[in-house]
Amino acid sequence: MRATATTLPERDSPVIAAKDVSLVFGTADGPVQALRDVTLSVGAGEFVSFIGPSGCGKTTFLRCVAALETPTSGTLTVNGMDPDAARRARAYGYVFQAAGLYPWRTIEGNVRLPLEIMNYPKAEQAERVARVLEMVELSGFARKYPWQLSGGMQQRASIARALAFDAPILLMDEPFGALDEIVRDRLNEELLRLWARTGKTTLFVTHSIPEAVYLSTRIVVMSPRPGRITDIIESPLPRERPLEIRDTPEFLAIAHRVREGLRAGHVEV
Ligand SMILES: Nc1ncnc2c1ncn2[C@@H]1O[C@H](COP(=O)(O)OP(=O)(O)OP(=O)(O)O)[C@@H](O)[C@H]1O
Repeated sequence: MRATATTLPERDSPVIAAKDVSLVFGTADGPVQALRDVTLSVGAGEFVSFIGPSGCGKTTFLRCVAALETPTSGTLTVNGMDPDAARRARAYGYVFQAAGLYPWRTIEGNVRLPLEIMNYPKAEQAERVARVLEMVELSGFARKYPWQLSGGMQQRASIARALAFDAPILLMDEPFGALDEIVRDRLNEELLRLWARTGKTTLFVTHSIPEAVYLSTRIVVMSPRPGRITDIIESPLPRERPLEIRDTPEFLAIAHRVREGLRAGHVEV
């Protein structure tokens, strides 16, 4: 059965609750409707991926959650607060497509940065940095500089930085988009383990159908002009997922439905 934006099951006390969120950018060429009537609730501990062609508003939606953009209309709450209050309450860590590490700081120094800004006591900073570097398997690289690490390792460091202050929500905007497929597979596996271990509510933007299906408890399919949700797919896959699950009929059936959703969105424009 096909769920639509309006027939979504309501989550009890959702962590993210968007209702009819629209956002229009004013540009020199006229208004651009980046989001239209996006309605979505995300429950605690879910892993929700957003997939769709370029320009369908995936990043814009994530930026609204992070209070980096303000919807033109509709309501959006994050942990029951408006996004700006949630940002001030440090409700989320954000991982971008580019690792964005400071080249003059060691890996340890980069991961510690948000803790310094938040004035954590020195001993706690050290303890947290050690813990998250261990989580992403970079303990042996704490004293290295970003340029001494591979692209995949840099991205793991940026995930560690987003985890350092233990926010309940993780926002990830195509974190593995620039990596080759083998590295990406490994990081996908690691991310799932990390998610299982931390229980963080995760919003994840991707262009990759296998990545979305492999990682998610729900997949939100979007289409552009205007950016909107065309399908929301609940994953029947178990939470424990070896990479080989990608060859199972269940996995392929979900991937097929995502592809159909993407195709349908294209036909309409
Ligand atoms: N600051 C801005 N000013 C004007 N238009 C914008 C701005 N940010 C985004 N847009 C437009 O809004 C639409 C949605 O952009 P967005 O970056 O959210 O899409 P996306 O799905 O994340 O794309 P991609 O996969 O390429 O990252 C696009 O048409 C984009 O050009």
